[in-house]
Amino acid sequence: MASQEVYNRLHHELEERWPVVAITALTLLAALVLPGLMKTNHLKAIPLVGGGQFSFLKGGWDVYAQGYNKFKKSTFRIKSARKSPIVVVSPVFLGELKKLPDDVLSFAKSVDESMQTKYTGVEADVPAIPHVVKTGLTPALVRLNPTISDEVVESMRMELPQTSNWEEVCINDKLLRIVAMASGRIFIGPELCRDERYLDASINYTIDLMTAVHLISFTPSWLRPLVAPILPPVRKLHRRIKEADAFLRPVVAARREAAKSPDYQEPDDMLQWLMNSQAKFGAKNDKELAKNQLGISFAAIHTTTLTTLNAFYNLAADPSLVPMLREDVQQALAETDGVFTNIALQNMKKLDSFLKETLRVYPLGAASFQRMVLKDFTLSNGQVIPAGCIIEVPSGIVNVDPEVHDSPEQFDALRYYNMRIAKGEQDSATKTAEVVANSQFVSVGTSSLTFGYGRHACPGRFFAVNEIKMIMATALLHYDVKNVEGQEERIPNWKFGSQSIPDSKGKILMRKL
Ligand code: HEM
Repeated sequence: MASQEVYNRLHHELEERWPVVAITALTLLAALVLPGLMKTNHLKAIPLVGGGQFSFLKGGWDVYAQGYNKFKKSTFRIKSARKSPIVVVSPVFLGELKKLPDDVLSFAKSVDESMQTKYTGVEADVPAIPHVVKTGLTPALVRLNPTISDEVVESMRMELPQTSNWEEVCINDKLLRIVAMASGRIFIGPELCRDERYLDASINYTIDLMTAVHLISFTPSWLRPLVAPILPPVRKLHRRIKEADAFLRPVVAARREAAKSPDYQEPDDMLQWLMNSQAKFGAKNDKELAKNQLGISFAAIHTTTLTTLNAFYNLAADPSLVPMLREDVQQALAETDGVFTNIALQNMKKLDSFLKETLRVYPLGAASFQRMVLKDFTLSNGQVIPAGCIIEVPSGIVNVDPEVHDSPEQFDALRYYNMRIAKGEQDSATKTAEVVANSQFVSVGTSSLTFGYGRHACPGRFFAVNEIKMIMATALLHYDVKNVEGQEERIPNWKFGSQSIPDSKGKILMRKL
């Protein structure tokens, strides 16, 4: 009886108030469904270029080229292995994009997604790392350059041929160790930089991490939470962290013990700066130091090695460049009594140009400035970019755009050197002026995006550029290089997805002078 009464009452109320009920229901529906529909519409308004993720894997660079050639001043969508929709944005918008705060465009969230952080359990965005690179490493370079170059010279002596006969060298394997040792001298200190446990970790952690990321990317999303923790490469990553912790702890303990002495002098390296910043970044324990060291190796060792490898392949393919670059290095060092000071490195202008041209023609990736959109925003052309997608700039294709670079198909070792010399004569209103302003290896700009752009542009590039110059300068001073017999062309790079990787098994000939 009571329930009948309630029913009658409800019925009556609904009859009386149906307009209010209907409006409320419609408003709720609109609030739930409309944003999704609008997001889809905003995305649909952006033209899609290329096919699905598998065709992207084979021909990613062509997809970027196709999109850029059609929509150079606007936006287009592509499909890659990424989970989120990708909107490729013209570099003409970089000026406005770089002003957007991190809670609109997030570098960290983009890295988390591309590195499958959720499933590897390895944090990809660790604020202590860029902080220490910016506040510790870069300002210290002026005083640390001679220390880095000592380690470069010594590691090259240990790794490269020591006779005047031509010898075949798998230069990738050698460079990995040279870069790991020279970087390690500053990252982890003199105690460990030549220790095989550190060298193994700093070189192979990146390979293990990327293997885990690729495996997870090709596992269906619904299976990932179940499968990822038991995947052998994921388990290996956690073993690597434990191993690094084990070889690092005694060094950290010894430093803390030594610091009790009144005349103790703190080591001038990244390990020490990280130890000093533990409290600031709320480190729970010393294991964080091991994670940070592996994180820095991930950012630094392979990126630096691959760039240097590209430079060696260019030299070997065109040994006529060697005498000109050698003279550039000799002249710069003559003014500093042979010491790799900041001034000497800056004066190696032809070498600087050759290296920048190497990155222009052989960038490591087709895209740069990858950011996750956390809040909708509108570009100055009126295009709404909805939250939830990834934006990126087609940097690799900008590098070969004839409207940006003269004769972009040519490898011109002195392209940027000549620009720097002619700098005064440029008309500041032209596009070329922007390229000229960014004509140093280390500089970033809208036509020079290999180190990224904006507030998250690579903070390690000042260190990387110095180190690469030291390695190339030392090679030019002490070695002749050329292609092996029968290798007429430059050793080609492998392109897959958005990446371009120099052949890790390529061999060149080297002889000691
Ligand atoms: C030739 C070598 C290198 C290349 C090509 C390179 C390239 C890049 C790129 C493209 C980014 C992303 C920038 C953006 O999206 O705007 C980046 C970020 C970063 N790089 Fe490098 N990098 C190199 C060497 C290094 C080295 C040697 C270090 C450390 C000493 C380093 C530390 C970092 C860090 C910490 C970030 C993240 C920045 C942030 O979180 O704001 N990189 N790098």
